[in-house]
Amino acid sequence: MISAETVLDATGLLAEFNTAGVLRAADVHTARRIAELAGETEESVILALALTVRALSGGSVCIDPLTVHADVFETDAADAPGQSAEQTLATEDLPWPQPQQWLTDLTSSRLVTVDAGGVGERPLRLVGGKLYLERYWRQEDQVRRELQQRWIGEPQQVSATALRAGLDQLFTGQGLPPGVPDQQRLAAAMSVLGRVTVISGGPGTGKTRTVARILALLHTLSPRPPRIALAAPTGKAAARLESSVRGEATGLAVLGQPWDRVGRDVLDRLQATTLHRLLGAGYQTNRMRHHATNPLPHDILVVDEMSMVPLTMMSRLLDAVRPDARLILVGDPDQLTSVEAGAVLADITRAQPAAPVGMAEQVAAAARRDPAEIVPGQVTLQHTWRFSGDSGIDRLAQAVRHGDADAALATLRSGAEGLLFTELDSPIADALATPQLQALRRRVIEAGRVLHEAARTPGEASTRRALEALDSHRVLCAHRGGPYGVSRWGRLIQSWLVEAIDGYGLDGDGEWYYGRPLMITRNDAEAGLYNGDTGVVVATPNGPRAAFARGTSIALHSPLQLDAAETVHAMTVHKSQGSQFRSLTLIVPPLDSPLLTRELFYTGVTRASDEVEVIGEAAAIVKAIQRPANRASGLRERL
Ligand SMILES: Nc1ncnc2c1ncn2[C@@H]1O[C@H](COP(=O)(O)OP(=O)(O)OP(=O)(O)O)[C@@H](O)[C@H]1O
Repeated sequence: MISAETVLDATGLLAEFNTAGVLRAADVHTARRIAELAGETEESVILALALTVRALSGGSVCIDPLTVHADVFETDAADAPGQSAEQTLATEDLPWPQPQQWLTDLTSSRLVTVDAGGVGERPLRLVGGKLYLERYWRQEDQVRRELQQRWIGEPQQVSATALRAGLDQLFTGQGLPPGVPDQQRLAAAMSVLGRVTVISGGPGTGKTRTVARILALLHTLSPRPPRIALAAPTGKAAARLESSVRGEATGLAVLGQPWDRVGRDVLDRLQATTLHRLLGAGYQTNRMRHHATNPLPHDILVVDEMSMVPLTMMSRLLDAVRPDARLILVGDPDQLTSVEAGAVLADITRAQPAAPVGMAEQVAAAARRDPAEIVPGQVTLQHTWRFSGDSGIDRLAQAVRHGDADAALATLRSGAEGLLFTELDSPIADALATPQLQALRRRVIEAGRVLHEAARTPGEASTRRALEALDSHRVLCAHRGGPYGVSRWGRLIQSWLVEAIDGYGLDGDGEWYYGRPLMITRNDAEAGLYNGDTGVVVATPNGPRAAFARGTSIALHSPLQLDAAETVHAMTVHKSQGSQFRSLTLIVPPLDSPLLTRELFYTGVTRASDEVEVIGEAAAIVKAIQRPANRASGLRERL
């Protein structure tokens, strides 16, 4: 098929893979140019180079020539109405080079540096059977080295008695079922004594509360007030981190002094920022202000939503953090990974770090555990605190995380608390007009009504109500375009709202109508608006303003300031990462969608605190759960 991505003068293997849609025009051009400069003519090597470039856009930092033919390749997102977007390509009939010969060709190519050592002047690097672009190899290697050096660093100097006393007050383990170990206390002991600690856990396992208490503890243990940085990969996630950490100050108040004071003076004043901002990213440049020779001044750095951090950002972060600082990395490794290449959190949570002599014993003593149970630098929080004992969402999330599709379907069909399964027996395109969407329609209109009413009433209290209503329900899709995509569902919801709510779409000023939910689509650091931020148009005495929640306060922006905003009745699961809604509806993509992965389904259903409706075919759900996203990287094995 000929498309805008077809390179008409491509020949040989490149042409075949390009015509099949596996290689995009940019992949072909880049590979040809590099090969030409180096005088490389071996077709299989040039193909490998093009595929390595291509793999990056699928999130992989390298390719494995032995298995790359089995990888999932997809077409670009098509946004045309009625057209199925982002489809899987059939690759089995392509003329893949014979794998062993391919590796031999690569080993002898002038484009390839073989094995880990050396400076690597060549554009490609072949290590342990994996082929990287040299730049990504260096980043991966740097991340590995930095983590390992920090993991084997001497334990931080603190008084063991003071540490134990602090842990006894802040981490009592009260409320845990009998026999369940207190992983939060373990995470705290490890974060105080270590240099890098990865705290992972599903939604509601107390990651934020643990972090807040660790910061309070470190504050009391340090001879001088530590400099603390809170960061997350997106502005939205940073805002949520800030307000959750501040919220934990209230819980400290009941513990009396010194915790009450630390809560008020320290936690309640912390501000979170994006990683880009923290590291000092310049406008439209790749250079960061902070790096190894100009490190960040902080003594403690907390990075939340680590699942969204790509390899390149991780390497920059580790470059900029002082070797003696404490780095606390927090996230849920079962969630979707970053849009850019790398699956850093998933990789490092599978590591078995080496630790200095005595570290496990010191951590174990502080946490009252057996040293044999300690994996230095790593803690997984397992007990879920947010959901009630029999929460359907929690049960569903556990089943999905364990890859147990039967249990997930049974839970969905059980009518468990907080779960609704609108099971379709045919693809969704045929079902759009059926009564099966009644539950969704009711929910959308209910939330829309509250939002509209609050938004059209001027005043701070009603603006707060509008912002609350904004997060009361959201539709999540995997795709942007096509019958399963955000555009189509957004239009459908808009039509329901206009039909059911008097004045909807009319009150206000043209497209700035009251109650219009907005999503920012481009970062504007100056205005403090970040890609993925959501807000709502509200009435003020000065006319319509876009309101955004900022921790406990509200930011109002004139429509004139918002040049990159769109209506957000529905959003992609990717964009929803780092957000939470009271209830949500997840539109499951079709069976043949390459986006159908366990991480996508898991991330989608875990964005809700109270209620989840899943609309889709059982077979597609089963397929998703059985297909963990497969991102190629060498970090996991090398850690
Ligand atoms: N040990 C505990 N005892 C009592 N309540 C707890 C405990 N740990 C967490 N909680 C409560 O459970 C709720 C969820 O905790 P928290 O927000 O820290 O979880 P989280 O893992 O950060 O969730 P998410 O990833 O969804 O943001 C909060 O209300 C918190 O105060």
